[in-house]
Amino acid sequence: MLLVQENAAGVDIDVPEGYVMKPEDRPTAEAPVAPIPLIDIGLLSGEMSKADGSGAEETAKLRLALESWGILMVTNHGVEPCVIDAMCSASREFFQRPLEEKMKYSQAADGEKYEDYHQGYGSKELKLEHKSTRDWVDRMFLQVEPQEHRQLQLWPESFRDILHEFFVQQSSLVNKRLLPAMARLLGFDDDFFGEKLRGRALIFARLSHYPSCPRPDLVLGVKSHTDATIVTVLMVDNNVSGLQVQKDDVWYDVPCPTDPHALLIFVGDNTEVISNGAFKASVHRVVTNAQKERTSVAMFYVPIPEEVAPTNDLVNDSILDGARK
Ligand SMILES: O=C(O)CCC(=O)C(=O)O
Ligand SMILES: [Fe+2]
Repeated sequence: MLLVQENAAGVDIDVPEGYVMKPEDRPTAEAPVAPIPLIDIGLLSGEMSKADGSGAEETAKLRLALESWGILMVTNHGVEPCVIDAMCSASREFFQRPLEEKMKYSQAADGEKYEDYHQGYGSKELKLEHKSTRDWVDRMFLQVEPQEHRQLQLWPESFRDILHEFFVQQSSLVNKRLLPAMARLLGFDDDFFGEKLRGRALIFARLSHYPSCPRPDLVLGVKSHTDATIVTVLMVDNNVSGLQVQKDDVWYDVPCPTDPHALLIFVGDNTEVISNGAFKASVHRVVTNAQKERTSVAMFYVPIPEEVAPTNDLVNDSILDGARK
């Protein structure tokens, strides 16, 4: 029906119908640039934070990011630049392989799924999506934690070691720097969020490859969503933008980081619930690009459902009064 309408309007559609978004969900040609704060996260932890007051400045930026945009960019995060570069190259190399090579790691080939998550190469893991418009993206989805649930036969040897190292360094950023700083902002002990991720928490990696798309005006790389996580850490392509965040019903472009080794952090749904709405989950999507392909690597920190509940201690907290009215 849509194709007929579009053809009647004299517009050529050269992408399959299943990818064409409803008119109200299509991206606009121009979007304002989101003022995503760049936070030196090293200044938020330990003795460095007190030396010259810059820790207070970074803390204020973190508070603003968590309470309004749900997204921040961090530097001085402890993940080595060579590890980021290697992860990025390994991811690009994988998606450039011929289809039959990639299919060796496919979700369908393995058939097995763990706790309803489809691991491997493909696009099945977005469970709610089956009947909706398709995303213009190829993905590799792998469970990283708990380690005994890794399906290593689905981890290409070319990036097995580097994905592990990337995860180890990144989880130190999350557990030692980010989550303690978030907890302190709410007046809790450093361990408040971290303890929700211990034990049976699930951590997943999603490598995404967005091929260039002839119709960025009609098609999205990933539709609007929030992540069902405490936080998501995202390594984005530093040559091609595409990520957008929504605030007050307006979509904003997230610029490529000026520091190529900066990492993006999303606040996930679980944090919004646990913080009683004090911290906002980021609503985001990815637009496509007619000329360039794009790669990203996301790491999702997912607690077990029992850990996700509004925190009683926050119910009378003044920070929340505005949110409840
Ligand atoms: O590729 C990106 O920049 C974002 C991907 C994303 O939002 C996701 O995988 O949940
Ligand atoms: Fe996401």
